[in-house]
Amino acid sequence: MSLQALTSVFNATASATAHTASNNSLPSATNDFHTLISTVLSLSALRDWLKLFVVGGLLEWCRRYFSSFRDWVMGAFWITASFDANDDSYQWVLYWISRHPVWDRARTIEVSTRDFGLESREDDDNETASKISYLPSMNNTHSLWYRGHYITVAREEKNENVWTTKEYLSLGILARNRGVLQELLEEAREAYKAAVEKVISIYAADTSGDWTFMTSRPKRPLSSIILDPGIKETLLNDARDFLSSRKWYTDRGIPFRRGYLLYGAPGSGKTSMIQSIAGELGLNVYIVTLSRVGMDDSSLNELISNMPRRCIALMEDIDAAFTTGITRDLPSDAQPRRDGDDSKEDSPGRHEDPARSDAGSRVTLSGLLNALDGIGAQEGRILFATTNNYKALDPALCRPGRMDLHLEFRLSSRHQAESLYKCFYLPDFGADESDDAGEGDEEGAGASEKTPLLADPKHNTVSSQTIQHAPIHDLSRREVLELAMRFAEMIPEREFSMASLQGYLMMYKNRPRQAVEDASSWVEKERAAKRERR
Ligand SMILES: Nc1ncnc2c1ncn2[C@@H]1O[C@H](COP(=O)(O)OP(=O)(O)OP(=O)(O)O)[C@@H](O)[C@H]1O
Repeated sequence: MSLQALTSVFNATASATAHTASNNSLPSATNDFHTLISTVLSLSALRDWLKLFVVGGLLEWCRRYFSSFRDWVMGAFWITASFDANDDSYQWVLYWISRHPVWDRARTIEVSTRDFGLESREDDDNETASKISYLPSMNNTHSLWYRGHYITVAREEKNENVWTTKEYLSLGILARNRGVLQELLEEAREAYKAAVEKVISIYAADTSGDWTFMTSRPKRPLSSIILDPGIKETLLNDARDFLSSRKWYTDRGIPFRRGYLLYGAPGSGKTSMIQSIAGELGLNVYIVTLSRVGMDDSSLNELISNMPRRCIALMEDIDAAFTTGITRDLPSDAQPRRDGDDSKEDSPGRHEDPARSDAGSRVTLSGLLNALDGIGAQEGRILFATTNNYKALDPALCRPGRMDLHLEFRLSSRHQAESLYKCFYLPDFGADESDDAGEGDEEGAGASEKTPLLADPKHNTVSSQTIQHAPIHDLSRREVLELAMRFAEMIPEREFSMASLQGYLMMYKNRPRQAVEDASSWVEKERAAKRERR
């Protein structure tokens, strides 16, 4: 049908051309042209094409209009926030998300035993059950509602370079006002803060040289650290005073930084003290491992300047890296490790960096000095350095401004041995111990007459600082105190570390009387072992 029509159009065109050529008559040509147009328009296929063209054009226009409308809506009503795994806010938000009820119903989730290091598990009977938390699974987009706003959550890993990948979290929020993001972040931070109240967070440098959350430890009560009278108080008061004196430092143009050098015998409580101070001051600990593989002056500098404003920077066994006689520009690994360092005793307070190795560090002493008080050094940080070999340290490292306060930790005194014994066998030891702090070295006989603080609700705040454990023996308080005195008499003054005394008492956890009876033979055995080692 249309073929026929087309043929007739061609015939008409041909005859019109022929006619024009032969007669050259204008009115007739116009007529033929009209005929041609009307014939073409009468073709149904062409009409369909025209319709298609118009409708298609309209659809494309709509598509483009809606796409720019969508972009406008996204710009005006959709907020996208992304969080870097190395940033604190990542921890807050992930913790907050893991607590969201949406995971009770979600079908694709990541089940994790990671607890963000938040819950102190001291009292957990069923530890395995409490460890499980639910997180948004990787490379999936999840959705949830928050205060009437629709939120999408996506976690993904991106390649940083050939070797390392980094985790990111992004939130998309359907909201006109950005205040909702602010509210969410505040809520997440508060939830996280409440959860970390019982713990301190430990950070270390990752392989790419960024600070990364490593683990957390329950706060250690200060009363559990038994030292010569005055040391704890001096340190805590000084650190507290420093943290509250920002303006004083600024007004006088003094860099707002403070350094503490804790030195002395291995196993005398240096690391434990730092852990405890961090808990008391509510600061996180950033471990600087000078001997970490790949560490050099510039990465150390960068690491130190990337610390947060208020934190504790911890450099353990600083003598192992820098000793007297080292030229200021020699790499630290040119020096052999000192003998005493092999005898380190394991401590729950010690946090070894997995990347630690003596082979790969290129940090020089001048690099360390610059990093500690150079332009980039972070304001408000407290540096704790520990060493077993005080005399070996370069004076430049120890000078005020870098290490402002030097505190010696000695081998155990009799007083410490007695307190440690009480710490093991008295259920309310901390209360006793805090009284000691006020009374100096004296252990008043009246102490044995005190009512245990745990029984008195008025003393709850104090007892929360004490070491609480159920009695594991049937001795009365007075008997324990007498045994503690006898135990102290058998321990020679300044001959054994607190760590070794702790190790000894651990063997008699449930046998306080036996611990006293066997103490002198243990002392003899230890002395013999020491002689042999020498
Ligand atoms: N003064 C102390 N009071 C209570 N416990 C102590 C004390 N000193 C050591 N300990 C115990 O001994 C162990 C080791 O202590 P810590 O690691 O703090 O010693 P350190 O001085 O840092 O040792 P190192 O010099 O080897 O690093 C810990 O388990 C700790 O509980």
